[in-house]
Amino acid sequence: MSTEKTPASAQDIVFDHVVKTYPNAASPAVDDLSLTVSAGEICVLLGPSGSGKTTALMMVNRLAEITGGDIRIGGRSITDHDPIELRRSIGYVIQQTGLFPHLTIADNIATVPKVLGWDKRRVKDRVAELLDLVGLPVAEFGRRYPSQLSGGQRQRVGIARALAADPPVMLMDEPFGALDPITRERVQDEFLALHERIRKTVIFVSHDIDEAVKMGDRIAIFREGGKLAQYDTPRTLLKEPADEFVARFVGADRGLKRLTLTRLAELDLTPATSGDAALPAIGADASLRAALSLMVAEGTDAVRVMESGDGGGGGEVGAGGEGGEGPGGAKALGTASLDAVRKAGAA
Ligand SMILES: Nc1ncnc2c1ncn2[C@@H]1O[C@H](COP(=O)(O)OP(=O)(O)OP(=O)(O)O)[C@@H](O)[C@H]1O
Repeated sequence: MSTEKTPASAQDIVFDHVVKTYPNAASPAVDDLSLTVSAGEICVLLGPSGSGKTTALMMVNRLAEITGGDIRIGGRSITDHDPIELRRSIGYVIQQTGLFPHLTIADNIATVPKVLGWDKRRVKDRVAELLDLVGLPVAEFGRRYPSQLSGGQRQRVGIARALAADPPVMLMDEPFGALDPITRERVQDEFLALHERIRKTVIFVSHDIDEAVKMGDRIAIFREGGKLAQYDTPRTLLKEPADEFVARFVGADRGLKRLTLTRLAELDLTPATSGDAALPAIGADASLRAALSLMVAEGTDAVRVMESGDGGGGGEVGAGGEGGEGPGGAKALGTASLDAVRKAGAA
């Protein structure tokens, strides 16, 4: 996810021995948190309820004030900023989108640029650009009110609004938590595609390990008492959980979860032969987990891997087709056996 070059606008975020103790609390909500989120990466904060994820997030834009240590964005301490100005310079997306119900979609997105004193033309252009970016054309959606949108569309407006002033950093607190599972997957995919283009530094709170593995370049797992249990890439976290707590938190099926991180295209495939035509076919963009599911569903010990089309999600593409040609003229790249999938997953 972070192989492309980072745009100048993204900035890293450093938590440096950060502590937050709420007034009258017996113990800290966040206890000695140190981690660095590199510019342009998505960091997911994951952990049980009450472990301090939201508090850690809200300290970045000073909705919660730190009581110890420091947070630096692009090398500059957040305490050097006026809190209101800081908040305007950071995108913030929450589960209940927080859109103003009495304002149109266009006016909702325009709020911060207007406060920043942008001229009318610039605000209008930016609103159109952002709505386009999140797939809601301004001509159709700009003049609607939030109540006239679906939950998924409102969430996309929330993201567009957070991006309005082109902030280097975005904070997202369970942004997709209120969506049904199908809409949620779609909005996650859309956000990842958007992130590929805009490359902001993102901190994202979730309580869902699958979402964290899918969205995160790195995952910070919190334990009770606001302590950081592990901070690693999804791959390392699933392969080498630091302790029993992390292992339990990521789940007994972490081996399976790891299979979601590798695509068939990354395997050394066995060259296709005409005898493979009966094997179930799947796009090269699909994950090893999807390939395994297909083998189990079809009762085979291999799949035929097809060239994935443009932007194709790489899902199951069906069996059949002559020789190297699959349905719709897709080319067979080779086959992947159960053994190859298992070995790659264990690597
Ligand atoms: N404004 C507040 N005043 C006092 N205590 C608070 C406040 N906000 C949170 N806390 C306490 O701080 C601790 C961490 O809360 P926080 O909301 O950061 O956890 P979380 O990991 O985001 O939880 P969840 O997954 O349930 O949202 C909890 O014990 C909570 O009760």
